[in-house]
Amino acid sequence: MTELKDSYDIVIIGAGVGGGALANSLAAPGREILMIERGPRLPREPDNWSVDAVFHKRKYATKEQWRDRDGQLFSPSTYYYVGGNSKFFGAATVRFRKEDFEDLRHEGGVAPAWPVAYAEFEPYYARAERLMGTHGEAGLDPIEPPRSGPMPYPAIGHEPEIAAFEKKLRARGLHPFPLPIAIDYHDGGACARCATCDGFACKIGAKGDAEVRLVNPALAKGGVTLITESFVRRLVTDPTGRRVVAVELEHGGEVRTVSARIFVSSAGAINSSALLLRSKNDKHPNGLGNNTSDQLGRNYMAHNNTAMMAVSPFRKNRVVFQKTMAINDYYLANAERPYPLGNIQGLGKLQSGMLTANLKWAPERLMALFAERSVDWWLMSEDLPDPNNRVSVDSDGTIRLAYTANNLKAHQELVAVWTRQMRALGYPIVITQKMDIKVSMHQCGTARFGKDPKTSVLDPNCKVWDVDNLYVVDASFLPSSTGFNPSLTIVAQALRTSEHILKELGETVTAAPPVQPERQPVAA
Ligand SMILES: Cc1cc2nc3c(=O)[nH]c(=O)nc-3n(C[C@H](O)[C@H](O)[C@H](O)COP(=O)(O)OP(=O)(O)OC[C@H]3O[C@@H](n4cnc5c(N)ncnc54)[C@H](O)[C@@H]3O)c2cc1C
Repeated sequence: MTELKDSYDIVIIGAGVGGGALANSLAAPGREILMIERGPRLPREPDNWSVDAVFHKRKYATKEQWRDRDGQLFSPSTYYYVGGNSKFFGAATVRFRKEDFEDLRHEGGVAPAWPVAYAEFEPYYARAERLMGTHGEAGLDPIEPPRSGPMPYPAIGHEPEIAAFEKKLRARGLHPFPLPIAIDYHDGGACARCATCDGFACKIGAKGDAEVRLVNPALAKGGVTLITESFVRRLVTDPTGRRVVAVELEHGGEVRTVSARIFVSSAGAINSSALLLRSKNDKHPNGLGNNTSDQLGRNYMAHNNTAMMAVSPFRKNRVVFQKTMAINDYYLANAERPYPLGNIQGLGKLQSGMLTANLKWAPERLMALFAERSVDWWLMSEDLPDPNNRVSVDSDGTIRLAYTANNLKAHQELVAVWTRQMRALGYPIVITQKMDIKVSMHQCGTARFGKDPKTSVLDPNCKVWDVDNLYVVDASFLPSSTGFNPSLTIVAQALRTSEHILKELGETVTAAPPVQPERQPVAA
């Protein structure tokens, strides 16, 4: 750790989507920003695209175990690398809908209004889409919110099977639209449009993950130092408890402290809570920033998610890249349904062995036959904030995740409605798998932002109410999970926060020139 200085302007903990976007926005020669990432760079290697390595051997997921509410240990599907969970994400980069920012009544309760309206978020969404390299087509989803401009890149297009499907769905009165997606697939782009995108890491660097689109360009702009394989175990405050003065980090068996003017936790919604809880002291006996609200670690959400395989025994599905379509016809209440059900989107094409990695009862050969003949979907419904769904840290340092799913009736209806649609379209065999606590991919809500310090951990700029120089910019800030993939919104909020941080530092907001991600050679 010889390259590490004792003091920086800003310390960012975690090089995922939130931390990467913040670093990218703040990076400029002359600034002194330190990013601390517990994981290494993910190697580009053949196993990146191996079903066996990724799904059966779980080669890349953390080996760490967490406890559930009852104290049972489980292995979470979470990833500690430069780029964080986005190294394995499906690259759907979707704006939340206008209604998501307002009180939204669900069957199971109300998803609370955000402290910021969609209109204030819009310019940051536009920047976030450009940063991530989103491809899509505006104007086709009836509930799409207003936009200041088109998508940065045109939609990547459906393969013939999905195009035919789209027509049939339209004939049934539905409004499918191209799923906004951040892959480098356009003239001159590096993407090979392969079957190993959603759930896999990209071996050729053509997916818009946080390492490729945010962290590497931030390093190229200047002013940012990244240290990897360095675990931040604690934040240390001054005697008043109002300011963080240092982070304590472990690297290669050594413990170091680093000071800064501003500290940002972007360790992910579960690990940021764990970090702040571990940082308790006599001024913050229940965890850093948890005095006024007692909401730190609470309101954990992760969506009600179901993977669906709709099989036609008589028709092979030759699609390679299937994550191109989404349907929002069930997203809001309407004349037929008094409450929202959720979003439906194409899933990366299921391959032989992917489902059997989790469905141990399923015969491998039969599932392989099904996978050749299936159209696959991801069905996502909102879960609601509940203070009893919470992250805590046990006395032995293990993370405990107490989570009981809610708003399930709406999700079950979404699954039932889509099953009926599939059968009507000639797919009589429908296999579904509801995701459980291990699948924390859409984790959020554990340090929600809000206008009232009594009910929120963060103010509307994502600064911790109880601490003057501490921010949280990962998915923790979400006061509701909505029914959409969170990454684009995390990026947008980090961009908002970066402006506030610059003002705090007494600097004016100057947009540094964008740096394009470097082209990656195709690996062996
Ligand atoms: C298989 C899969 C598919 C997905 N598909 C999509 C999709 O299509 N669209 C979408 O929007 N979202 C998707 N997601 C979710 C998306 O990846 C996450 O919402 C997003 O990456 C979260 O970003 P984050 O910055 O909040 O946290 P993270 O990505 O978790 O980043 C946190 C970083 O902090 C590091 N860290 C943690 N603790 C410490 C510590 N104590 N010290 C130092 N470093 C630390 C971690 O290693 C990590 O790099 C998917 C996720 C998965 C796993």
